[in-house]
Amino acid sequence: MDAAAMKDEVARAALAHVESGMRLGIGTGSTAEAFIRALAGRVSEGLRIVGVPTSERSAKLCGELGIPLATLEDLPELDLTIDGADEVDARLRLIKGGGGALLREKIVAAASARMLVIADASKKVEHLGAFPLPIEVNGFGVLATTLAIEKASAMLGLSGSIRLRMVGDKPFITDGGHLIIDASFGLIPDPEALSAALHAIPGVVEHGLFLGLASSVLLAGPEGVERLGAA
Ligand SMILES: O=C[C@H](O)[C@H](O)[C@H](O)COP(=O)(O)O
Repeated sequence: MDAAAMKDEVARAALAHVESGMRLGIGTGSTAEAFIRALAGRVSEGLRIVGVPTSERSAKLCGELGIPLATLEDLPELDLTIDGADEVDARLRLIKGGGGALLREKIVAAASARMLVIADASKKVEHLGAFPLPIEVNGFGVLATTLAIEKASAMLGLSGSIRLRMVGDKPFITDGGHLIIDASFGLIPDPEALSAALHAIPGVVEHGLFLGLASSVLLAGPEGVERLGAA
């Protein structure tokens, strides 16, 4: 089974967790998009949900496919968020933000009673950090913020390349108008300590470590869909 087929399979499996009447956080990325397409099929058959998208990109796709949408202002408390991930460990800790949507994704996940992560099995890791950690930063003083990230991570014994995310010759800009720094620390022995250290830096808006947010994870592999965490 190729990666696209695994994404479709896990997206279909996620539908079993969606109930009529739910206020649903809708994630971002290729796996979340497979879920949006599967969800649209159910909505056209009569499933009643309202979605709160985590990015302009997902909002556009939902709109094109006829999924009813609201904002987090309209619905500040959600029943379930379904979203992808770049890495997941056995304790359901995640790295997210490969697509640059981490800030809205984290706000929406935190506003949800449950977060269901969907991914292919290649995203399961023993230790987080092989995927560069996305860190969303304010554009003001980005060089000072980068240096502060370097110092804070060095205090934790972490080093590696810390780069501003670019699209061609221009910085990548998030939906919130911020920049992304991708930090290739390598394995992160203490994600909680790194999270706290990053949050202490004024220019850091948010980072892609999702700790204590995921309630369960569905992973699609050659043998079918495996579930980590509670039902
Ligand atoms: O910013 C993007 C998100 O965190 C995505 O959910 C994450 O990058 C996984 O994306 P994909 O399903 O395309 O691998």
